[in-house]
Amino acid sequence: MRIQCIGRSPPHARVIVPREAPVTWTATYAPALGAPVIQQRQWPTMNRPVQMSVLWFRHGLRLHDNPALLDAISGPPSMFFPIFIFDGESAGTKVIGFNRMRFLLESLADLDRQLRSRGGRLWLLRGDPSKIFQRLWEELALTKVCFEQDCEPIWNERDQSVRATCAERGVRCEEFVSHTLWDPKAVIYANGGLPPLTYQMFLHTVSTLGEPPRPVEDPDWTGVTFGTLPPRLVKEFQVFDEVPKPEYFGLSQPGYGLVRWIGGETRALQHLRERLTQEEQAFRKGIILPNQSRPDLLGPPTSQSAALRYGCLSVRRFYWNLHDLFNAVSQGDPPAGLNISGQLIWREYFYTMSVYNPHYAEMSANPICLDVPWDKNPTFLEKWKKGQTGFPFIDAAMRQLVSEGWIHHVARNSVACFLTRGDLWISWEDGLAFFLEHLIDADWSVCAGNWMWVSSSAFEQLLDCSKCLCPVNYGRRLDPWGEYIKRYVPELRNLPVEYLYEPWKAPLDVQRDAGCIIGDHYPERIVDHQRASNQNRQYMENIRNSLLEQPAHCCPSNQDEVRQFMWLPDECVGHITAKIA
Ligand SMILES: Cc1cc2nc3c(=O)[nH]c(=O)nc-3n(C[C@H](O)[C@H](O)[C@H](O)COP(=O)(O)OP(=O)(O)OC[C@H]3O[C@@H](n4cnc5c(N)ncnc54)[C@H](O)[C@@H]3O)c2cc1C
Repeated sequence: MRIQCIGRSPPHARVIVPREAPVTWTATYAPALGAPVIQQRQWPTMNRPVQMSVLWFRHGLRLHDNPALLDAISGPPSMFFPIFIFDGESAGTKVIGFNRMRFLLESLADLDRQLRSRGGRLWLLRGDPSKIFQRLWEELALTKVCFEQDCEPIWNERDQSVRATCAERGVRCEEFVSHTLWDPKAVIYANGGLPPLTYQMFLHTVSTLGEPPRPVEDPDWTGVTFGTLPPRLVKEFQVFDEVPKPEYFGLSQPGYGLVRWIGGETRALQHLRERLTQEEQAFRKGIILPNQSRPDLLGPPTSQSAALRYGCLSVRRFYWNLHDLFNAVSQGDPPAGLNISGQLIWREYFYTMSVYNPHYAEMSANPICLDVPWDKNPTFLEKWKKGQTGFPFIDAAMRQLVSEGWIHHVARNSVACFLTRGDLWISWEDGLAFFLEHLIDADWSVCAGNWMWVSSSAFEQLLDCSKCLCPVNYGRRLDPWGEYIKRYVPELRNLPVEYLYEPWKAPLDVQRDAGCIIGDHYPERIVDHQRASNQNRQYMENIRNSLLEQPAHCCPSNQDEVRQFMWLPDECVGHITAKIA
């Protein structure tokens, strides 16, 4: 039984089901006709236009907790096209290094595998999304485009253009909030139209909104018919038969690359199960946020940040699994509060702050960032990027970042402080640009927000602490035996541990015995930390004094938060006070 197709040109290309149509059909594409043909499909209701729906994946690369997917396959019988478009910017591909591209492509491959096991595939196209949707409408009488909200302002232009294209052609565009726990726009609204500038302010605002929604159910694939793209479109836009490799996009593996992070929903859900086991053990001992309270720099990769960044894991699944687990362990006394998933809330906070601020990742034009007169020092910046500062802990972290695409939060804090207010007095915008290229979890708002918070909070005197944020002491607290340094700065591996963090102090015969002459095999330190940090503290004080009052800007809420976020020792407050006095 063939479906009547009225005309070729789009306004008439509605596919009409004849009254006498059989109840069981399947959709296939008939190239000769240039229009879809429906056969063998369960379709009890007659006289309805066939729905051609697209799920446009950008982030949200998963099948679980995916309201856009549920909508795309719901409603009247439809032909369903899951697609991802390489448009040179979606999913953060404008600035992207090898490791993140690999993670993204692995995630797409995982999605493709899962869809193929259900009789479909993920269509990977290259081109401009608006043009692609226009052509899908012309060729297939597209009726509906569903996608997950990309809340950051950098996606506005792309999404507005697609919405306009769809609106002109009567194609429904459906957007769903599922990349964040709450709709960031609703949070701003609840905060009187203003971004909550501190984390505490954010907590207060979301408490007025109530708990975030629970994840939606898994998709029911019964009766879902996957569509096939017409050959004309396949010729017109580049359509990939299989998921390409990063090399295809001109990216090459950094020399000493170690692959520790694998993209995709399947792996993310497996990691989640492992993570929940760890969390349960911690809850039973009365500990929360075990990942942050006991940083493990060398342990197996358990971070979910890249999976969350690409939406391979639903943040709502993670949040509710944690909360339900805590309530089960504590038997509701005390009930789970936002503190047990505090890190996820930080993610929300940074997304929300950026939602109406296109200048969020800049300094001067950004209304919520203090304008700090940083230096330009290309030589120091280059040494920082290459892990050649002469401070082994900083260098280990920067080398791990470039080779693996991930470093622990405490290491991020350390290298961010070192680049900015701690030692080099170089703008956080330079650090951000490098992180955005190399981190597998690099996220425009989360990354910019963290950099801004760490480096530009001039009024936070705890962040002036030259002792606690010292690249030597900080590393030593985290990794007393220097195992981390030995892994990523192998030229220092034979140096006795007492010199590992300050190799410039090692006597020459010790250096010779270790086979590492400082200044020859490993660089001299580029600054004297004590001198540099004293000077920078003075700069910060000058900025504070020059401002008559504290302008509203993104900053820490209080000292406890700084101590927790930066993993500073409890005694830190005392010694700051002593120093100031
Ligand atoms: C300078 C700097 C830049 C950063 N850039 C990014 C970035 O681009 N993308 C990113 O996801 N994280 C970023 N972070 C935050 C944090 O370091 C990582 O999210 C964290 O290391 C991930 O490890 P985890 O998954 O083990 O975290 P967990 O402790 O297990 O936390 C769970 C999740 O919460 C989120 N999260 C944790 N800490 C933060 C935080 N401070 N801010 C926002 N979200 C957080 C992440 O999605 C993380 O996976 C940055 C931190 C700093 C200091």
